[in-house]
Amino acid sequence: MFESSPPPSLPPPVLKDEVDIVIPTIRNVDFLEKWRAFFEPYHLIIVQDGDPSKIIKVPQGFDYELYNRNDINRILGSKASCISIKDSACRCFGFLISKKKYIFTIDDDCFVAKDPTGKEINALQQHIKNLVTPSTPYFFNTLYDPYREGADFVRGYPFSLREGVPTAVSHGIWLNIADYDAPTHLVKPLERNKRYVDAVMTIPKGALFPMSAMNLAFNRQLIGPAMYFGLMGEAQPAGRYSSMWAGWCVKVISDHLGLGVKTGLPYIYHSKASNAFLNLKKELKGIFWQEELIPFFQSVSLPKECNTPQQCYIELSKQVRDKLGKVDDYFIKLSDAMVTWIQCWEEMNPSPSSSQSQPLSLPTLENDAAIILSNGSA
Ligand SMILES: O=c1ccn([C@@H]2O[C@H](COP(=O)(O)OP(=O)(O)O[C@H]3O[C@@H](CO)[C@H](O)[C@H]3O)[C@@H](O)[C@H]2O)c(=O)[nH]1
Ligand SMILES: [Mn+2]
Repeated sequence: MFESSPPPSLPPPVLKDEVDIVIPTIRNVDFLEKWRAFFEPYHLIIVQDGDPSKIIKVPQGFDYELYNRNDINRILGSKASCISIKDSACRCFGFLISKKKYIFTIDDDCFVAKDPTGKEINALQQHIKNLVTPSTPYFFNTLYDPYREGADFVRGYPFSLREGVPTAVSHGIWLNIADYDAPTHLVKPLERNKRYVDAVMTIPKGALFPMSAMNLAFNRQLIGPAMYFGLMGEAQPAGRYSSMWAGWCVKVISDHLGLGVKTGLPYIYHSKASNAFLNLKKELKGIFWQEELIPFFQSVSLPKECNTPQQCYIELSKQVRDKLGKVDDYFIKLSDAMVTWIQCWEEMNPSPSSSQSQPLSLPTLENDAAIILSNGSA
């Protein structure tokens, strides 16, 4: 592990042995140079998509594992078919191979954003803070995140709900090029997001959201098994819907398990719009299917016997087969891939502490919160 003391201006890297940074790339990882101050103390898992013979040069000084398609096939054998080819969905292999408690995943064209004061945003540290502080899915706090410095629960907020629930997901957003779908990019090619909203919110129970994996973190022990990004890209009818699919599965399972999903800070600066015309072709089926997928996910009910993310995910795969198989045969294939993913998860994470565990209770997470606070980096 590369030992480096952070530059004097930076607080010590929080929970650096509890976090893996997962990067999917079909290009290069030169962007890491811009993140060095924030990422260098952490371990990286780089998932190389596309031609495995292409050499990915990683900037000096980073501690990393790099996996290409040959590695994925070698490690998973016949089950490697559940990991997409030629789509950012391949990133979920990094979630599978990690052994850490927290995951932060970021695209290779995302850079350090600045807040309105011009200060560089340490996105990873904000995600960790989001993950180690509770969520409030059952009752909306109009002053947004009550656990932030200078905020609290407002009058009328039930005291019985103020402890909150463990946070499973921290969904960050983007300055400059927002994660728009192809039709929106096509009609608004010059639009750039310059609006910085200083808020973190819990997405209420029962509400779905369009998850983007561009700037995303999650508690791997609480919800990792549900973070499967599906069958996208090469030889598949749809592409670029991997993170939305995963987000819908994650949200219904988090709601069922009493876990929270937050969105808002931190921002990253997204520099490159992918080709909107190519994206339109990849997204087309997804644009039509999602009109049927949303009612499906809104109607999902999971039995109370399902009390781990794995059990929830297997049950969800059955409902995908039964209810979405009528929409297209693709969903039968996807349902099978969901089961294969859980088999991979169980094989790669055999110890009960990481796979069959019950959702962590708040006190376990409070230890991490205490570490953050004691670092004075909250
Ligand atoms: O075939 C591929 C394509 C891309 N990647 C890597 O995935 C991320 C995102 O790629 P890109 O920046 O080109 O795509 P965006 O439209 O900006 O990002 C959104 O679409 C999703 C991509 O499907 C992504 O999750 C969203 O944020 C980069 O790191 C590429 O190198 C890949 O591995 N394989
Ligand atoms: Mn991009």
